[in-house]
Order: sequence, then structure tokens, then C-alpha cells
Amino acid sequence: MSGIQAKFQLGWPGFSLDVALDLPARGITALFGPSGSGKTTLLRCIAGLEKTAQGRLLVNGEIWQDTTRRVPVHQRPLGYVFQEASLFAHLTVLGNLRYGVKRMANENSAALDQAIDLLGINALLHRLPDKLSGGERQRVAIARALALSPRLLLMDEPLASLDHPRKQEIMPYLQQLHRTLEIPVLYVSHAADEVARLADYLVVIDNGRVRAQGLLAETLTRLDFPLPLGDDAGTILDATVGDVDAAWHLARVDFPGGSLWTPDPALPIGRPVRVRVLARDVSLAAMPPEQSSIQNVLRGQVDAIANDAHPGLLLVRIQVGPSQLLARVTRRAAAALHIATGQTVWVQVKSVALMV
Ligand SMILES: Nc1ncnc2c1ncn2[C@@H]1O[C@H](COP(=O)(O)OP(=O)(O)OP(=O)(O)O)[C@@H](O)[C@H]1O
Repeated sequence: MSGIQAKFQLGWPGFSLDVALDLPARGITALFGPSGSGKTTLLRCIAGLEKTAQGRLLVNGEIWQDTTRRVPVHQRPLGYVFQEASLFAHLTVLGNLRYGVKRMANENSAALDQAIDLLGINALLHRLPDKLSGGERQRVAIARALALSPRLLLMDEPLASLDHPRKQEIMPYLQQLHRTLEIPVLYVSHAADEVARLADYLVVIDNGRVRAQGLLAETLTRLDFPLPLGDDAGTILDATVGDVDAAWHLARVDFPGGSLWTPDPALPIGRPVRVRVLARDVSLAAMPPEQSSIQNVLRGQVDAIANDAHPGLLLVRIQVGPSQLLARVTRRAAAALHIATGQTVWVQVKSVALMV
């Protein structure tokens, strides 16, 4: 059986964890939830660090824990990246990377070289940790975890301690990991933007329980359990660059069911891109708009309607071909347009963000 099957129960005064997860064998699974919801505790259960956790854990068919046995922490082939990179201060970057690898039974220098390339840290190898920026330290910490050829990578808010420019600097490396890694990655985050950029699969945790889990786009547009995302409510579309209008510096991205124009990201035609469309940037019309500054207009069908957090607002899910978008509209506008399930609407998309 491939993927990760995890079932854990654990109880502390004031908090209990009771989860059952079935996660894909490859790609990034985001664990998303408010502070204190149990995300770190869940990672620690998976790593075998929570000795009182009862349950069962299978990683790509291998039993790491069940009622009769528990693989000790040091024998679990996993990498763990924390919020703050804890590097040995007296060792160079290379010394830090080699430290872990040397302790492995089958030292694998190919994995070490690959990790150095993947995180772009070749030029840093002979520096001491105190001569690295926060982003560079974190790249070294990720490379150190990957150098051990793990079969599972756990990342606990790896960007949380970095400022915005440092986050932007490290993001391309994480996206590169996303494209190339063959192993599952569990990535804890508070940040909707990081999740939208990196994740394939989403697990929403609240108060020690799994509230939702599934493919990212499907889970983001669930209205039976709208995610408490506020201004970040929206969806992602997997698209490709379809055309470029050089005169106007625009590019057309094509997704299943439609196309959207966006400022030209200077990417080749045919290149896959992930597009994020926020609900607050989507408005609805009952008729095709004649003149508007909004050039992205799609024909769709209202698929579901739900209350938003504010009593004056609604979230409307619209089916555009096989894809779905969310629109945040006022209750008054929805009443004026007689918005109802099944109705044909024109969806105006004010802006889209390309996650490249
Ligand atoms: N060893 C422990 N003993 C008792 N309670 C604990 C212990 N470790 C964590 N907790 C409590 O368990 C709950 C979940 O903590 P956890 O660190 O897993 O949350 P989290 O979702 O990772 O939070 P954050 O996003 O703030 O890091 C919290 O209420 C925390 O105070």
C-alpha cells in the first residue's frame, strides 16, 4: 500500500489529538490550522517523538508503528526541518551536512551532492553558520535533511522565522523541491500563500481533529466546511501559458474550462503554471458585461452558496467547465442578481496571481 496511513490518539490535560489521515505517496501535503491546533504534535507523532501516542503508522507500505511495535526514532528514515535551523556553530556548512551522513550505515554521497545542488548552496559550503543569512541557514537545514536520503520529509513552518524578502528568496528552492522530490513531504504552515504555492494536498487541523483533507483545489473550494481564510479565501487552478500578447505585455493562461489574461510573466508557451484566484477578486454578473476594465470574463454556473464569516457576505462557488472558482459577494448583490444554484453567471476576475 503506498502513501501514508496515520492514525493517532494522544491526550494531555487541556488538549487531545485524535486523527486519521490517508496521504499521497508523493508531493507536498500542507498541514494547516490555527496556533495550538496540534500540527507540531502530529509531526512529532509521525517522527516517533511522542512516546505516549497510540496508533498506527504506515509509510509506503512499511509499518512504523502499530499496537505491537514501534520503530525507534533514530531508525525512521525521515528528515525533519524546524522553524529555526539548528546547525553546529563550530562546523562549516559542509561539516554540518557531512555530520549526519557519516552516521548513516550506508553513506550516500550522491544524495549529499544532489541536496547541495537542489538547495543551491555550493558557494556556501566552507562558511560557518554565523556567516549565513536566515534564508541560507534554512536552505542548509533542508539540504542536511535531504542528504540522509529520507523516505519522508517533515517540515514544521520552515519559513516562519524569516522576514518577507528572505521568504521570497527561499520559495523558488521549495518549488524546485516540489517538482523534483519523489518522497512525500508534510509541510506545516499558517500561511495561506505558502500553501497555495506549494501544496498538492491539504489537511486542515483544528483542536486536535482533522476537519478536512483532500486535493488542494477541491479542499479550498469546499463550502460545507469553508476554511477560515478571510481575505485569503480563493482557489488555485493548474494552467499552462497558452499565448502572449507582446504589444500589451500580457499572457494568456489556459486552465481546464477557460482562460485568463495576466501580466506577462515572460515564461515560454506551454509552461505549466499554478494560478491563484482570490474570492474577493471575483465578481458576478447576470448578463455578459458590455464595457468593463475587467477583461477576464468567464461563463459559469453557480454550484453552491454559503455564508461567509461576515453576515453581509456570501461565498459563491462557480463551476467553469471542470474547474471551480469562488466569488465573495455581498448578500445584497446576490439578492439583486437572484443568485441561485444552477444559474448561469458571468464571472469577472479582477486579478490573478501566478505562483511561479
Ligand atoms: N508536551 C506537552 N504537554 C502538554 N501539552 C502540550 C505539550 N506539547 C504541546 N502541548 C499543547 O498541545 C496543543 C497543540 O500544540 P502544537 O504545538 O501541536 O500546536 P500547533 O498547531 O503546532 O501550534 P503552532 O502553530 O502555534 O506551532 C497546544 O495546546 C499545546 O499547548
